[in-house]
Amino acid sequence: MTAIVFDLDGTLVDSAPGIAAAVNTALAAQYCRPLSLAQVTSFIGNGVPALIEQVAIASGISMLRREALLEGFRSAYYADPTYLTALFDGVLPCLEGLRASGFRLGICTNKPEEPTHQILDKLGIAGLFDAVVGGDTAPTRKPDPAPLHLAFERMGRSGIYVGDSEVDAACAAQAGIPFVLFTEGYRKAPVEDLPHMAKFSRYGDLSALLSRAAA
Ligand SMILES: O=C(O)COP(=O)(O)O
Repeated sequence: MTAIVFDLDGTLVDSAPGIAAAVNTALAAQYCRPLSLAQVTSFIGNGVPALIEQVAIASGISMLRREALLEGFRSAYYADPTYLTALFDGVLPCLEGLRASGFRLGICTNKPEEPTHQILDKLGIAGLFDAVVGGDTAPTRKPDPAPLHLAFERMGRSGIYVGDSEVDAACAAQAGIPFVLFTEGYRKAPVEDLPHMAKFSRYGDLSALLSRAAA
């Protein structure tokens, strides 16, 4: 148990405001009304194609215009994926502390690799991770267990997955990997509905929790 793999959106970074801004830019180009932050947040977690499909359904956009909506989102979001995006409180010292205690760290997100790397770079945490698996790295996405297995394989170690959502909990359960739930992210269901070995709401508590779990 010497590796900790983290989800990204809703776990390490609060990215929903930036994703919602790019969604609404893409919607405006299709002459559609903006969606609320809460609505867009509820669509995050299954990757970009699923996000755009749900936005299109909510906005009454036909199948024919979905490709244009997807392109509009990509050009707005990839221009600066750190716009309105920040680390949750206490993430940086927590990650540095885990590295200093000897843990290897990785990322397994459904966000595509390119914006994932841009976010890790610009928020100053890229150097802390030994493996980064995005939504387009493996042939399948979470909740399929393959991307999570790949992240641990790349580090050559076993360990724990830390995430915030139904998708993350289901992925860890299918992979047979212990799951720790961050309760302040983008989860829709009550905490009790997500299988987890432990939960936390403040990054200041995570290091002690993981050290106990790994012992
Ligand atoms: O749905 C996405 O694009 C990313 O979501 P995740 O970082 O929570 O996996």
